[in-house]
Amino acid sequence: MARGALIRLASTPESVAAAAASEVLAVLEAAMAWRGEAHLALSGGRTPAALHRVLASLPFDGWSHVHVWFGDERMVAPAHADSNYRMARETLLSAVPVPEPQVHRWETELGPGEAASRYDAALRDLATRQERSAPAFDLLLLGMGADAHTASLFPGSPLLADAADGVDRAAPFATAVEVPTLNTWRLTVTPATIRAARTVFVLVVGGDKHAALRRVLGASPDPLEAPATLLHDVPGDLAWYVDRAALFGKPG
Ligand SMILES: O=C(O)[C@H](O)[C@@H](O)[C@H](O)[C@H](O)COP(=O)(O)O
Repeated sequence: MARGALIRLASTPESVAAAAASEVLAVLEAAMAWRGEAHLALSGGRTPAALHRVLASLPFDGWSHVHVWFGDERMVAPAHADSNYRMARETLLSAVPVPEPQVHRWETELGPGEAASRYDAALRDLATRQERSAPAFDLLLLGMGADAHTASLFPGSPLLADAADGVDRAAPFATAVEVPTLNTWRLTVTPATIRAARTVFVLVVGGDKHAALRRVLGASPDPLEAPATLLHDVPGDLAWYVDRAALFGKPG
């Protein structure tokens, strides 16, 4: 079980974003105080937009020391409406002064294989600079789907076998996965990278996530059919930021 696995409950998606935002900045401040820089990995989907907007509105003068990564990405152009990079650009990166070289986008225009190997190489460079065996995001933001997927680790993914038996094989840190249920390719960090994060915040809002959240926070979830279960094994600090609808199955 992760040290410090907390459930932070707020009434609505907006109050979840507000509660998480000040904690995100606190983690970034600490990382910069101790190491001179902070590595923040953003999540995709719809939920993070509210958090990003709050982050962009808060007084924080450390953005020039922040490196922004992406926990996963869809195989679309960066300007595509489904792009996680585009969502982050529109809701956060256009409003805060993160230097362009410090925004580490998946280069989807190169195709899944090349985009994944370049991201994996960038993560290996980070691990080398950090003198660690795996790249350590100071803060990894994640969401969870109604099927309990997280990042782009979907139920039945062969990548979860690593998480299931906890064996740290020489797995890549970033990879391309074909998602049969979506009939598409996704780019994602692997369980090894998730486990290497110093702090993980998982934002889960909405009644449609209730059944999955009950499974994942329940007695003996199976990471193969509920991938977000692997988050229980992160050695770093873990906090679930949830609204009442997700936790209790009814509106706030
Ligand atoms: O690229 C993605 O879609 C995300 O990384 C994915 O893991 C997301 O966090 C969940 O699907 C929840 O998405 P919502 O926030 O849209 O519910």
